[in-house]
Amino acid sequence: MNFRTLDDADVKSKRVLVRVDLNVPVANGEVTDLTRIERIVPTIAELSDKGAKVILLAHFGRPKGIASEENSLKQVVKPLARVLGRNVHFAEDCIGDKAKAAVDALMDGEILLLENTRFHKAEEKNEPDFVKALAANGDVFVNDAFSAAHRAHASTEGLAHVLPSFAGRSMQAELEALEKGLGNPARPVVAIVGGAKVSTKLDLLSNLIEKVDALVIGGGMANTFLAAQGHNVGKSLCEHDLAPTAREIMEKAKKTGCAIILPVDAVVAYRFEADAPNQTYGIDAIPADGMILDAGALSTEKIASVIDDAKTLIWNGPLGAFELRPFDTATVATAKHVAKRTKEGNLVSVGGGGDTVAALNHAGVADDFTYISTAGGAFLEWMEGKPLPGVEVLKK
Ligand SMILES: Nc1ncnc2c1ncn2[C@@H]1O[C@H](COP(=O)(O)OP(=O)(O)O)[C@@H](O)[C@H]1O
Ligand SMILES: O=C(OP(=O)(O)O)[C@H](O)COP(=O)(O)O
Repeated sequence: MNFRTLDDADVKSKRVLVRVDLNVPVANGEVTDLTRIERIVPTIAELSDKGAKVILLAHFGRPKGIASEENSLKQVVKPLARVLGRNVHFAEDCIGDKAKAAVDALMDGEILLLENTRFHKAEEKNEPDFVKALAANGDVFVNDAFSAAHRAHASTEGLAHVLPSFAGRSMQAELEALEKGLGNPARPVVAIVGGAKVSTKLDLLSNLIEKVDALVIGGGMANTFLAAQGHNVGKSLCEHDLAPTAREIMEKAKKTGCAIILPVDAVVAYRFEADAPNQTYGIDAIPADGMILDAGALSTEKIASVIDDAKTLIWNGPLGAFELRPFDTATVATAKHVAKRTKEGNLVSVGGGGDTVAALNHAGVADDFTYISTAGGAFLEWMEGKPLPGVEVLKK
């Protein structure tokens, strides 16, 4: 790999700012999937064992510059310490006096987590003064957040311009595994893209359809496409203003020969709650006051048959609101089908994304996939061949 790794870094007694992705799924104050935490253990342990002062930088949610309990990284300290098996200090800001005092108090080998970088608007704008304020607490920068590497933010990109910078072990492992599994994929290649981050992921589909033979669109993403086709999606999660982009993608797919597979039926409820009364409707008959919370059985069968024809499958974004039973049905059934085909040796399967990995673990089949990435959006952008700002800046 042509980027700098921890093998190249001198970290003893240095203040090492480590960008990690702690944007983990949380329900009722509990982290529901530890994968992202588990994946950063090797980097943190290695740095700590080498005598570095380990200072973790991360974002949580999309607070857009507004601090809140709900988006505080404080709730991640305990699970992080538990998984690491080491003590983790916490500072209530990532810059300024609070951060400095906590960093100054660190002994060699100790670990400190700084509060959510996105509590400052300047983080996402990658503002030079904010980069400087973060860099004031570090001698070395390590980026171990592949899943945030598609963002050119202060803590993912800016810092690498002002401090000696290196890829962490998780970043390194992700890039190596993706290259090995998907660098030259066996065709047909099928992508499943679902989930809720419609506006940030819709644009990348335009390039993705040039790389894959079929694109299954599910979850909240599908609703935007269905609306663009003129279907009524009731009160479902849907970005109606993105309908023109969705239509352009469908037009382009016809030209590039990429099949687009959309739901033909959907499970509709009236409350966003587990066990909410629900009914399956054809896609032409969604009630105006209903919410699509899962793909229906016919759609699930259709997706299974597309998977049966695939040699390679990539998946980001659940097919429904899988956190709420029974709206996990299509996601779980599809995950089990992918796992079965993979175990039979018929499929190379790569799933990624904070919630997607949680969903695959919920289905009990994550270990049966060829590879599980911590990344969703970053993984899809890597797949579309786009340079990732957080990776580019680490190159030799
Ligand atoms: N039809 C739907 N309506 C509302 N939310 C949905 C729907 N389908 C999927 N979701 C939600 O999408 C979220 C995951 O989306 P996203 O963040 O894009 O995935 P990832 O974190 O894997 O990249 C889940 O919390 C799930 O509840
Ligand atoms: O959870 C993440 O991405 P993912 O939902 O694509 O897996 C990353 O932490 C990036 O978060 P962002 O999409 O708010 O920049």
